[in-house]
Amino acid sequence: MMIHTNNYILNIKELWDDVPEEYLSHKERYENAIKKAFIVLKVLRQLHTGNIQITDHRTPTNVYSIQDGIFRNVNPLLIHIGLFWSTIAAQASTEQQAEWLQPDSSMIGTYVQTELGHGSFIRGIETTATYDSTTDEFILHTPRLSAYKWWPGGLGNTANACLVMAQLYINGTCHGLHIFLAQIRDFDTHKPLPGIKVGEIGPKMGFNTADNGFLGFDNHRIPRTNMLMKNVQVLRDGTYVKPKHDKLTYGSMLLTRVTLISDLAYQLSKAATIAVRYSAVRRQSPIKSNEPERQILDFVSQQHKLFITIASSHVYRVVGLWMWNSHKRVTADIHEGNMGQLPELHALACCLKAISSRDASALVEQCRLACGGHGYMMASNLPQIYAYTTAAVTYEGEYTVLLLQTARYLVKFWRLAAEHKPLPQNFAYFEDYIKKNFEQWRNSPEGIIEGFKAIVAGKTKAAYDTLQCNLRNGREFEEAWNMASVQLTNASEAYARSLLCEVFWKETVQLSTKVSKSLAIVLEQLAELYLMYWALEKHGDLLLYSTISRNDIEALQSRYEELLALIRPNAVGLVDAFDIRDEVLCSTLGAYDGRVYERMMEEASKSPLNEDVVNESFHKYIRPVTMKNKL
Ligand SMILES: CC/C=C\C/C=C\C/C=C\C/C=C\C/C=C\C/C=C\CCC(=O)SCCNC(=O)CCNC(=O)[C@H](O)C(C)(C)COP(=O)(O)OP(=O)(O)OC[C@H]1O[C@@H](n2cnc3c(N)ncnc32)[C@H](O)[C@@H]1OP(=O)(O)O
Ligand SMILES: Cc1cc2nc3c(=O)[nH]c(=O)nc-3n(C[C@H](O)[C@H](O)[C@H](O)COP(=O)(O)OP(=O)(O)OC[C@H]3O[C@@H](n4cnc5c(N)ncnc54)[C@H](O)[C@@H]3O)c2cc1C
Repeated sequence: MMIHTNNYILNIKELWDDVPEEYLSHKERYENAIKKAFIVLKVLRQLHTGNIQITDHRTPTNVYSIQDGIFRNVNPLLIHIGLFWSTIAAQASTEQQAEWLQPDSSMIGTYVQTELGHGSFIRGIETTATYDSTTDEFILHTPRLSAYKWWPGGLGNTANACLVMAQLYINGTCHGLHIFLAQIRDFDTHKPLPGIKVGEIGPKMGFNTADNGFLGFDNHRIPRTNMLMKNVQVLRDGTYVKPKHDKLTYGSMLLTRVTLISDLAYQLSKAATIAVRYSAVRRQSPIKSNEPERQILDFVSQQHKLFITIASSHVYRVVGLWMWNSHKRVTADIHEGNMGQLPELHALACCLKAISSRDASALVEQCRLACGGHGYMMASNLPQIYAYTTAAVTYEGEYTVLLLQTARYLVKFWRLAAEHKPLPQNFAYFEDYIKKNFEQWRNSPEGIIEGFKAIVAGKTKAAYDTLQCNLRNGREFEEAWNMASVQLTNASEAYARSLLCEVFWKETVQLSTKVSKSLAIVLEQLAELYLMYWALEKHGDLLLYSTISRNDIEALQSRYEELLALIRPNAVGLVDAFDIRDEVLCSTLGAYDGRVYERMMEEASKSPLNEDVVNESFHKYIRPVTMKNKL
């Protein structure tokens, strides 16, 4: 059958709620979401097997984005689709993949890494997988409460299988973390298998349609061939065959960090669409007292809040794609046995995942604030987008922890520069900074990019000097590192910002040559706005580390305000161009037709508190108190 995925999915009635999801209980929310998740999964499987074929060109991205509207929250199978399958595809041997990656597989899986006691420091994971050569099995075991797995999405009620990160023991020797496939529930009855204690962890700030879970193993046995063996092997006699790089096991985290950047771009485009459209509809107070009330989008301070969100969505879309292509290239190299580019990719993925999630959550919140009181309504969808986005600051590598990973990379290059050793081209500016080869400040995108590089160099130098000073004062390296960690994270943050500015500007200039002149102008305005915004935000750092002057900063401010005015006439067009359907946006404030107040009233009428003219609590609790003296 040929289908247009949008229309096909939008027409499946069971996927769309009559009762808004916020009025459901914790249990009902899950049950409602799981019903929908399996309808979506069936469609994805049909697409995969070719039983249905698509006529539009953007699937599965289409399916992925429509699901935001279907769940108004998160698909409980997100980890099954996004991490379970992809980890098998990347880390299982060819034979394992042939066995496990069947489109009609009975396995519903999840990715089980974090424990009650350890999330960030994964070397501290306590779950063990001990090889028993007499039976050719691994014994999975949870030695204590802190070793209970805690958090994995879909684990609580849905998954019947999982990929478990555990410490591998062979003949008493620990070989570190490895990934194992374990069945945890019966495929037919769905009851936990003997030796498995599994359940759901309870309500969260968001992600409440996903049954995040806990899991403990009591000497649970799995075949030896259930260890993911593409990069590393345990042979029948217990021989351990080492991987070519000891962090290949962390590959799924690397891939998800890269993927997340684009997902966050999409979340930003939703928030921007809602807030900009609402700001075009909403009128509040005149600008001049003798004039009619103005669209709030005409207030320059409102433009300052919103246009950076539009621009940031483009930045993360462009940089997400750039990272995706780098990941593809590096993965191909790894297949050929060349690990050389892995450290750089890891360093970039860490800081960009950290900053994209932090920026996205701050900007979504800014959009909510920009919608005044109405932005606080769940029906605006901004609170849900915020709850979803802010979780990304923590999961898949906590913000500070990831910035400190990138800092290791920066410090290595600074050490080379300080010791006057050869540097790769992309760090040549470290040497310039040391030699005080400062460029004359230019108030242009290129000038700002150079300025941001000077900030990276200056902050890395400051962190490095502190580190050295701590070492000279007799501290051990790890302690000295901890003492310098505020400065180290500052250097990483600056590095991420300089990358974002440089990649976005260069890609925009290139793209501009391929599109119409009028479109090129708007794209360049957005890119310039992004650079100016951050130059002004970081003007203190620029004053410290570059040759910028007070006059230059004033000129930047004027140009920034000019850009706001230039973008204003295109603002609604720019968010319309994100092309997000009303059914996906799920917002009373952001719908295409602009019927904001009508939709708000329609949504309010769905409140169960409006079902009875007089709620029964009046008779039970209110009247006895308020009428007491009059009876
Ligand atoms: C219908 C639907 C359709 C489609 C859906 C499809 C796709 C979905 C799309 C988008 C995804 C959207 C959303 C995301 C989905 C779900 C998200 C929800 C939940 C998230 C799940 C999780 O959170 S899983 C758990 C994640 N946990 C972490 O991230 C833990 C963080 N900690 C660590 O990574 C590590 O502990 C560490 C890196 C901080 C430290 O590790 P370790 O102690 O072992 O390191 P050392 O100190 O010994 O050594 C550091 C050296 O190792 C190098 N290194 C570290 N990591 C890597 C790596 N990954 N790769 C390469 N190298 C690495 C590091 O550079 C150091 O090297 P040196 O040379 O400096 O020594
Ligand atoms: C919505 C959601 C979904 C999730 N889904 C999954 C999943 O599917 N599978 C899974 O395995 N896990 C999942 N997780 C767990 C997630 O990956 C971890 O919570 C995350 O990696 C952070 O680890 P943590 O909770 O141990 O935080 P902690 O490391 O305890 O962080 C607490 C604080 O300590 C600081 N800190 C910790 N270590 C250091 C350090 N070395 N230096 C400086 N500061 C430090 C942090 O910066 C932070 O401020 C999920 C989490 C959430 C919120």
